[in-house]
Amino acid sequence: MSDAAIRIENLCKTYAGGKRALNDVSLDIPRGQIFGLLGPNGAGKSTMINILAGLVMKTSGAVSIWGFDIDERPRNAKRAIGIVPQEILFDPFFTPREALEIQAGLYGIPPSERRSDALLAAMHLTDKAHAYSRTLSGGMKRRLLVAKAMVHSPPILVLDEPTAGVDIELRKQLWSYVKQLNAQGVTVVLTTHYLEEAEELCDRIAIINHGEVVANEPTRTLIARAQEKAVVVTVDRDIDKVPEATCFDRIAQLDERTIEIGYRKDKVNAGEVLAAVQRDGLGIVDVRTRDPDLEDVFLSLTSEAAA
Ligand SMILES: Nc1ncnc2c1ncn2[C@@H]1O[C@H](COP(=O)(O)OP(=O)(O)OP(=O)(O)O)[C@@H](O)[C@H]1O
Repeated sequence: MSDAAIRIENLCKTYAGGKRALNDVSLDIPRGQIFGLLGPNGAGKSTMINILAGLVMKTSGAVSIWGFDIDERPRNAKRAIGIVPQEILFDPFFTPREALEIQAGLYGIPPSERRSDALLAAMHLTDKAHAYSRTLSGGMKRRLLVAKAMVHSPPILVLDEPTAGVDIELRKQLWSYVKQLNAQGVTVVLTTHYLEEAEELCDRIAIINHGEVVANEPTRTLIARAQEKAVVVTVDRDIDKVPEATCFDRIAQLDERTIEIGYRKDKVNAGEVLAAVQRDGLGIVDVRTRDPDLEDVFLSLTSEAAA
């Protein structure tokens, strides 16, 4: 039996119409961690989650959840995972408590073993237990979705963009619940666009871009890469030899008189970088700085992979 919570091997998905959303993805999500799946819009995150949830058919490759292959043991695989979807979808006429009871029924959990009240309490929804779902606020609905995903006590909880459009207060509550579940041994997987969000929570992060995994490493290592800052410098003459200096992380010539220099903002400052350019005999005409973002991390990762 695989010791990964989720093992993905050579996973490919091409949608009808020809869009290749996942391209030979292999990824182990370790048990017991909070694992972040990051990437820009359209990277393939939801496709991956939907394959795990059994909502999208993969084109090829293998996936096992808690050691159960999704093709050979689909029921066991499904029982091992709880998924909080991106879209909020409910039957508006059920109360939160009824929604949880129905969900428990779908999993065949006998009434004596159901945990509806405990889940409502954990999600701060006890006083809404008997309200119609349609009367809940957006934040309450999202918490109810988390409770629904945990009804069958799965060892893995997956949250697809849990904080999209969610206010700060709710975000904090949600994170504290996620941390609590993780401390109790639940493996958590979350997708997000936001590096900072993943930084706060995740032990490990995989970055997916254009259907491929471009990084998969402990959060600390990845964040260090985002320490790169860039200056775009225009100089007073055509550059025949690109300057070199130990304080540059990378340098690229953009046109005859413009260069972009990446440097580690935790190690050097812009002044040192510019002084190094001037030492090479180039006069500085203009300077623009850029703050690092996820794209810079992608860039530095892909250029490293190519090196
Ligand atoms: N049902 C579908 N049919 C055809 N193409 C699809 C379908 N679902 C997704 N795609 C395409 O597959 C690619 C990956 O989409 P996916 O939703 O998995 O990305 P994502 O990383 O989850 O993005 P987002 O953060 O916006 O949800 C995109 O180009 C998308 O347009």
